[in-house]
Amino acid sequence: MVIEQDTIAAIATALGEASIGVIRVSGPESAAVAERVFRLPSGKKCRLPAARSVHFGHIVHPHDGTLVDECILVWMPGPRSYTAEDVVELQVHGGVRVVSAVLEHVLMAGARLAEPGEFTKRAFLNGRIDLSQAEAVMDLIRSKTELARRAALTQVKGRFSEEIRSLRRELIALQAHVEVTIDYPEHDVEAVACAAVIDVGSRLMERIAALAASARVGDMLREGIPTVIVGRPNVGKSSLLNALLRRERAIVTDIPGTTRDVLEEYVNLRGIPYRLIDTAGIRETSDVVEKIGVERSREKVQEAQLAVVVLNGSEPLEPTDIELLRETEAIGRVIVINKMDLPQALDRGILQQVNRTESPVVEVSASQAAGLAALEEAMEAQAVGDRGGIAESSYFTNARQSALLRQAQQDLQLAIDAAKQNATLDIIAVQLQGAYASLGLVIGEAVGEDLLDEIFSRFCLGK
Ligand SMILES: Nc1nc2c(c(=O)[nH]1)N(C=O)[C@@H](CNc1ccc(C(=O)N[C@@H](CCC(=O)O)C(=O)O)cc1)CN2
Ligand SMILES: Nc1nc2c(ncn2[C@@H]2O[C@H](COP(=O)(O)OP(=O)(O)OP(=O)(O)O)[C@@H](O)[C@H]2O)c(=O)[nH]1
Ligand SMILES: [Mg+2]
Repeated sequence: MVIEQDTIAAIATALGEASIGVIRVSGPESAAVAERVFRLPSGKKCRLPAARSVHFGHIVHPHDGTLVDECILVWMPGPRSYTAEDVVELQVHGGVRVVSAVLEHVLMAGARLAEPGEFTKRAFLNGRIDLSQAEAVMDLIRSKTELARRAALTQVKGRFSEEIRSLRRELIALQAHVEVTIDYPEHDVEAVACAAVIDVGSRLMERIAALAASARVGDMLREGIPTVIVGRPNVGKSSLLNALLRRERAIVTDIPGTTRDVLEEYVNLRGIPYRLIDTAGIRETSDVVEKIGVERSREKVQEAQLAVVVLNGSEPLEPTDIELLRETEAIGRVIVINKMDLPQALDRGILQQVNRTESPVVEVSASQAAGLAALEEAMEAQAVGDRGGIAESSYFTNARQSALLRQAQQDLQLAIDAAKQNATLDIIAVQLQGAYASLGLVIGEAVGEDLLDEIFSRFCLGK
């Protein structure tokens, strides 16, 4: 791979009215570019030292010296910089015009406009971070919730990469064992190698499977934890959706069977992303349209990670309620007793008996937006607990990474199966090599230029 040698520049901060804006320059000519556009308050040129430093001064036109703005210059010579190249940051007054003008002068002084993600791409190409860390930088910037931010940061810091590297080390050792044995004609030596593939391979399979499972977590962090709101008609599911969204999204009427189709909305509650799914009330019905809606509700329960089972506190429990409580036992759930503002008829003792999972029970009034804080707290406990699926230790994998993890799983499984059938060792070695290579691609080992361009083009300008 060719390491780029030109010097790039871009606006690193968001374009808009702001107190400060940052223009970042990276590459071998960074110091020269800076010296052409930067003057000390005395008007003298600034010779950048060998070590990192900060200087106050002015941005000037590189040819005629006209004043452009005041500036604080940060000098970070490589390899101790974000890109591992020589980096200069110009901190100037914020605002679209100032920042754009400074960038124009930097380009006049010899830098080239950076492509999206090019700084981070250089950090990767120069070996400061690996590909999964680079991808996580973008997830960090894009994170919309506290939970997503923390997960992305873990990935930036390289925890996921460490696990991949550790798996690769074990795979290569296993492969070496197999390959050494290929040259031995003795049958018992071959059998030992096969036993090792089965034994070590199975343990590695479990670890890869655990990583692959966290791919679901990545989706949940980006799109929200699929959370289905279910219950009989008219218990107040749509009212509860609206209350949690803090806006009138769903139609609410006193006619049972109002919601016919599934309605989904993203919401950030207490730093946790949810994809709230309002469903048609579940009941026996002869209405064709409603029947389809009820079927969809049940499907959504199957797909959900979390269920909010809504009961009407002003009515006794009905068989359908109990049925729903049974159907949602396998997933994280919160039981909501709605309409607490009305005289209560729901027997709490019976509810306790049918709540076999001892799921949290919260009393609310959706129409009066009462009790929501307790509901959100209970939802959080379920969402970030073991049952809900987003543990603190989860990784923030993306689709590219999880496809590669699946590929590695398949290759390793083939190797194990071959070993169980005492297949020839070269075949097993090839499959182990395949798994090793797939894991390598996750962290960017031997990835092609095209794929890199594809990945980094999705980044922000100036990142
Ligand atoms: N002004 C500014 N703030 C910023 C960044 C930046 O580039 N500029 N960052 C960019 O996104 C983030 C910080 N990330 C960074 C990561 C590594 C290095 C760096 O220079 N690493 C060297 C030296 C480490 C050391 O001094 O110990 C290295 O790892 O070798 C710099 C920034 C957030 N804040
Ligand atoms: N008193 C009272 N009424 C409520 C409360 N929540 C909802 N309602 C009323 O109950 C009726 C049904 O509310 P919806 O939110 O449409 O109920 P739903 O569960 O979505 O009903 P379907 O879509 O038909 O399954 C409406 O008249 C709401 O105003 C509440 O907390 N207290
Ligand atoms: Mg409804």
